[in-house]
This record gives sequence, structure tokens and C-alpha cells, in this order.
Amino acid sequence: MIRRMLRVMGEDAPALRLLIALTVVCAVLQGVAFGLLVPLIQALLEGEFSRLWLWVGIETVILIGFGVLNYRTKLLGLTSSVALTSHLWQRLGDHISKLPLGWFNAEKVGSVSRLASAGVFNVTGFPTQMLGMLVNAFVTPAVVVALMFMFEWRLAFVALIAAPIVWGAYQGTVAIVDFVDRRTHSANTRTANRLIEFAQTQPVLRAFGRTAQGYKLLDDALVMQRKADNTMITWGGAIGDGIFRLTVQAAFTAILLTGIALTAGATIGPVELVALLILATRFVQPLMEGAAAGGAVRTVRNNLNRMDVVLGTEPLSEPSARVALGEPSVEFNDVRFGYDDREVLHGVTFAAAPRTMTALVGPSGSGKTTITRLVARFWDAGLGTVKVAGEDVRSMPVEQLMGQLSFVFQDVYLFSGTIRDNILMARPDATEDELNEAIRQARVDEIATRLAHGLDTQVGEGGSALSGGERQRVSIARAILKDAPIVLLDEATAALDAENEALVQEALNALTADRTLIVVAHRLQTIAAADQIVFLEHGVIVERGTHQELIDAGGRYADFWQERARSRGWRLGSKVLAPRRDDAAPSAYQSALASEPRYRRHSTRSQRDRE
Ligand SMILES: Nc1ncnc2c1ncn2[C@@H]1O[C@H](COP(=O)(O)OP(=O)(O)OP(=O)(O)O)[C@@H](O)[C@H]1O
Repeated sequence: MIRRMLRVMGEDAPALRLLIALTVVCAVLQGVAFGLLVPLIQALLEGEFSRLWLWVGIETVILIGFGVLNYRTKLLGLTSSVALTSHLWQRLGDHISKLPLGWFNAEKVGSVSRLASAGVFNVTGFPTQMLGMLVNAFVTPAVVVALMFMFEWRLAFVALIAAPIVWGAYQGTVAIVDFVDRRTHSANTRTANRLIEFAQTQPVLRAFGRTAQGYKLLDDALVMQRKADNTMITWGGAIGDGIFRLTVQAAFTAILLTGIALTAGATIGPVELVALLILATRFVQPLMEGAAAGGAVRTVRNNLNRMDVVLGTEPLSEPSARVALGEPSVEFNDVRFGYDDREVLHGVTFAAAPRTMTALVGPSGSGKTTITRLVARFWDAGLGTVKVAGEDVRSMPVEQLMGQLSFVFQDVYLFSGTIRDNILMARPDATEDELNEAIRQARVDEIATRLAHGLDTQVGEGGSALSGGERQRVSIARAILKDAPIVLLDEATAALDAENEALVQEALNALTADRTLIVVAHRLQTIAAADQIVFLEHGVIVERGTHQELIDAGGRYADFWQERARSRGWRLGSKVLAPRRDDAAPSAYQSALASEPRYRRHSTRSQRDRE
């Protein structure tokens, strides 16, 4: 465990090494100071005052030395603890920033936040508190026993025999604490996750009148936690600690009885016995303190193990050298990918040409979102390659890849801060003009004029002070300001009010004009306006082409379109869609394209072909 801490400490490791050395010296001095009590007490009880003053003098020197060193050790413990805290945070932060985005699910985030707060503080308490107690628990009694050998070897022998028994009891206590600590940790993590989930799902729970079920999940988690806490108190505290203390007391009793037997047999005198028994109590006391440290050290070790799990998670492999990129295209070549060993993309191949729109279409769960996530390296493909601007996404630094991409996902997350902060996050060095242009194009100006503090309005935790449509427009402004050539867009399935929908659409038009767009498309007019439709089912591309080509083919896409169009009051003619009542009228999707806003300002390839 100490080796792991030394590794984590990096250039501050010598301070921790010095701390350990000083702690050992302090423990030895303490043991010697205890040991010298024997001749001192003997001299006192025998009335030998000249010998007494000699031992008092030696004892005083040792105690002053101990006091000074102990003070230095405590200070070094504090500075080592501060250094360890910052090293642990830095290592966790550095590593987490390199992990694939897909790693960050709610459970992992909950567990890491516990680890980075309570976990780190627990580990960094080691140099200040536990190290001293632990070293004292073993070194001081060892010195006491060594000195006992000099005064009365038989008592020392009993203490020596007791040592492995005490050690066994210590290990037993530590094992119990280890077990209950794991249970408590998982119960705490579960409760924290349930609590967050409970808070986040309030609107849904209330809307469906299922708050009781929500409470039940949380209640169950709380009950489990209470049980785990009780087990911790009963087993980790009372029983584990009790067994250890009992063993130590038994060892002390054995020494005591041996001493009395030796005195009864006139092997040692009563004065020696009193002095040696005082020494024996000094043998016991550090061991008792060690019991408390033992459990705490096991918790520290468990937290270090948890950190190792995070630090051992494979980060994204990335070369440091930037590569020369071509036009902003996206290509999938025979890509296979699975979550937890379940393959969900089975050999996906398609290419999105620069400055075109590709709509990913298909039933729920067919793999559309997964495709956009692979472009952004939330995960890496298991087999096959994903290329951005002509290069494998794994062949360029993540920063270069991210420079090519903007995301507009459904779950827009804004950071606590102002609207301006949130937009500028995309490019903190943007000029005021560039910022204003992005704001204008994304129609955030319309939001700002309605709010008392304009762009300096606080968006609240996660953007909670803004409506869904407003949050989306802020995130689009962010993407416009970033000005990446490829846009990954997860089209909102949730309905916005008509005015918000039109404004969001306007914002999206500005974002996607003259950029390469991969859109998880849900709305018919978006799908129909795409240059290419990739139709997926069960992780396989079953059809690919323009809307007209796929309708003409009369396959799975045509069925899908017909079904969706029918549900919207449109119907499919022999070749194209037509409104139900008047076959002579323009096709429904043409009407839709003409009347409803689309993503692209320029005509699509299919439109251009028709023209
Ligand atoms: N983080 C994840 N862990 C495990 N399985 C996942 C994860 N994300 C998605 N899946 C599974 O992968 C499959 C494809 O999911 P994906 O979200 O890509 O589909 P989709 O076509 O975008 O669906 P939808 O239209 O409903 O959003 C589904 O079976 C889904 O359950």
C-alpha cells in the first residue's frame, strides 16, 4: 500500500519516505523511553537516588528528542497529506480526461465523485493519522520486548509468544473491516445513485402518479444502506475491535501471571515485577491503538484499490502528432461494435461525402446513436475503421478529432454560469463580433432580449433555468461558434412548442449550412431532405440511397416511410407521397419541404437531381 502511495506521490515521494523513517525513529524512541522506565522505577523503589537522577536525565534527553522529532513528523505528515491529495486528484483527473466518453455513465460518475471526495480524503488521512498509529503499534512493542529481554527474558519470551497470536487477531479484525467496508461502499454508491435518479425523474414520476414507486426504490436503497452501516458498526467496530482487544488483554494477563509466578518462586523481586509490569502495559497500549488504525488502514487500501480500478481503465489510445486531414467526410468500413460483449453494429459500411447530409434512420435500438458516438470516439470500434476527414479516428490526437466535430445531442447539458459563458466555452478566444454572430444565427438573441440580464443570465445547474428549446439554441450557438466542419446531430424527438420549434430549426439551419451533417433523424421532412439515407435494422444497414431511390426500391425503407407518413396523415403513391385527398397536388414530402423548415439552406443532392 505504501509502495502505491509512493508511486502516486511522484516527485513528492521522498517526503513520504522521510515521514516513514521519522515515524519509525519516533516509535523506537518511544519504546526506549518506555524501556528505561524499568531501571528508573527500580532505582526509585530501592531509594537509589544517584542512579535515579542518572536515569531521569537520560529519560529526559530521550523524551525531548522524541518531542522534537514527533513535532517535525506531525508537520511533515500534514504537508505529505496535502501533497498526496493534490497528486491523487491530478492523477484521477488526468486519467479520467483520457477515458472514452462512453465510460461516463451515471453509476461511474456517482462512484468516481465519491472516490474523488470522500475516497481521496480517506487516503490522505493516512500520513497524518494512521501511519503513526500503525508504526507505533508494531515498532514500539517490538522495542519494549527487546528491552524486556535485557531485564527479564522469561517475561519477554511470553510477550514474544503472544505476538503471533495478537498479529492473527489483528489480521482477523482487518479482514472483517475489509468485508463490511466493501458492503458499505456499494450501499452508499447505490443510495447516491438512487437519490440522483429520484431527483432527476421527479417530473416523470409525478406525471405518471408513480412517486410511491420512486420512493420505494430510494427507500430500499436507504434500508440497505442502514443495514450495511449497522453491520459496519457491529462487525467492523464492536466485534472486530473487541476480539482484538480481548486478545491483547489475554497477552497482558499471561505476562502478568508469569511475572507473579516468577515473583512467587523468588526468581525476581517485587520491585522488578512492578517495573516490568509497567513496561508490559506500555507493550499493550500501542497495540490497542493499532487495532483502530488497522481497520482504518483497510478502508484506505480499499479506496486505493478503487482508484486503481479507475486508473486501470484503458484510456483512449491517441498519437501525439497531428495528421494532415482532407475534406470533412465521415466513413465507416465494416464496423463492428458491441456493448458488454453484445454486438450491436454488425459490419456497418457507409460514407458521408463532405458538405452533405446523411440521415441515419431506423427503428429504435437499431444502432443510429451508436454510430454517431463512434465518430466522436465515445468508444472505439471493435473491428473495422471509422474515418473522419480521410483518416482513422484513432490515428489523430483526440483534440484534433474534436476540432473537426460539433455535437448537438438531445440531452443538452449546460454548465452552471451565464449564457455567455456557456457559448464562449466552445472558443474562449472568440471576438465579441464572432460571439454576437453565433448568438444571432442560433437565435439566442431572441432569448437574451426577454431576460433581464440578457446574455449574463445564469442558466442554473445543468441549464435548468432555461426551457428545452432555449437550451438547445444555446448549445447550437456553442457549436456555431466552434465552427467545426462536421456536425453530429441527434434530432430531438420531444415536441417543442411551435414558436420554439421554428426558432430551433432556424438555428439548426445556420449550423448545418455547408457543413457535413450526420443526423439521427426522426422527422420525415429531415429524412426526406437528406442527401443520403442510411436505413438500419438490428445494427445492419439494410438500405442506403436517396429518399426517392429507396421509395422506388419499395423495400424496408418504403414500408417504414409509409407507416410513418400514414400516422401523420400522408400516404404513399406509386412513386412518391401524396396528400390523401388530392393526388394531383405536390407530393406530401415536397409540400413539407416547401412549407416546413429544413436543416439545409442550399438544395439537397436529391432536390438538385430533381431540378
Ligand atoms: N451504453 C449502453 N450500454 C449498453 N447497451 C447500449 C448502450 N447504449 C445503447 N445500447 C444498446 O445498443 C443498441 C443500439 O442502441 P442505439 O442507442 O444506438 O439505438 P438507436 O437506433 O439510436 O435507438 P433510438 O432511436 O431509440 O435512440 C440497443 O440495443 C441499445 O439497447
